[in-house]
Amino acid sequence: MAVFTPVTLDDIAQWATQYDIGRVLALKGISSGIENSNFFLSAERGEYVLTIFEKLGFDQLPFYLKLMRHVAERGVAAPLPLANRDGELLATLHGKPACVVTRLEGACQMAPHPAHCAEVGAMLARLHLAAADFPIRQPNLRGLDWWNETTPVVLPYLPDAGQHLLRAEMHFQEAFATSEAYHRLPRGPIHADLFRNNVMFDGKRLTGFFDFYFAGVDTWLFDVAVTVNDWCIDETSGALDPARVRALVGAYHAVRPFTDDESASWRPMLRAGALRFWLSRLYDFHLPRDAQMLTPHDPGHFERILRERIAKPVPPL
Ligand SMILES: Nc1ncnc2c1ncn2[C@@H]1O[C@H](COP(=O)(O)OP(=O)(O)O)[C@@H](O)[C@H]1O
Ligand SMILES: N[C@@H](CCOP(=O)(O)O)C(=O)O
Repeated sequence: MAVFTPVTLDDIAQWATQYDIGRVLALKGISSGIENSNFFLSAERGEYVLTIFEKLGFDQLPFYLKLMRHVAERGVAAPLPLANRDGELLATLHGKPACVVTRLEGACQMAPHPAHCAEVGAMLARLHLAAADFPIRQPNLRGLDWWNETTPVVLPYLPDAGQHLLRAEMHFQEAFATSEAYHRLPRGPIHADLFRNNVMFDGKRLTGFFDFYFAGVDTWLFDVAVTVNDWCIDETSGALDPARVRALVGAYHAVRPFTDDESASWRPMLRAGALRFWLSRLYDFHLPRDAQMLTPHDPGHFERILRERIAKPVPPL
């Protein structure tokens, strides 16, 4: 379903000579994924992933690809985008931007145990530290400004209880974002979408983070909150699983200790992480972009998570 731009081995044979990968031996479309056309590319010198970008353009992509390269070169497990013979990470294929990155081994772990969560927490802290000196500064494009733009667009689709929750949470988050503690939170480039389907494992070994296309500069704690809200929950209720939360944040803390301001901001930030994905899922559900090719994600999942984080205490950082 997710190969929007078909590519054949013949199309690619000549095109791929701009990379130092040897002759292309095989090309196979990847069916998962919802944004881009992805292919496994086997070549004489290794295994790669070819991505043709369907929405992001030549102006936006260098931030993401250079960030991936920056962190991969500093020991973070992430795909390494290849430079072509002109030193460019982006090329054109069938009129669209395209790149070749190294292929991560393994598969996504959709039923994680505390040991997987600990791997993710430690690597997330390493990502934050490695990205801290990345020179290009693009904000998180799905941050508070975007929430403010999107709220009035989705409100009419919600029943009264949902409208009330959304208005009240926006009010709460506006106040949180202007607090002194919030302004002291450490920040830098973050992944911002580190869900289970964006991390590869080979058994218990984390082999890489991928899909950096929501990355931007924001608080590090927001990244931790987004990650915990997906990795450390009971899928049905959205409730946090204390053992997995402790594993993830404990391993993060061992690499990059949390500050007092972060500890004080933890619960509001878990609410912020839930709100962000409730909003994007509401938007995609009620205002689908194309004659919808794919089943939209369930917004109710993040509404439940948000209600849980408001109602129940959370394990401390
Ligand atoms: N570097 C990589 N190494 C191995 N597999 C990858 C890599 N990048 C993407 N994939 C595979 O392609 C699938 C779709 O990638 P994803 O980035 O989620 O696509 P989309 O951006 O279209 O949502 C992933 O689920 C994964 O199986
Ligand atoms: N993780 C987001 C959707 C972003 O899509 P992705 O497949 O590119 O990570 C969600 O679950 O709402």
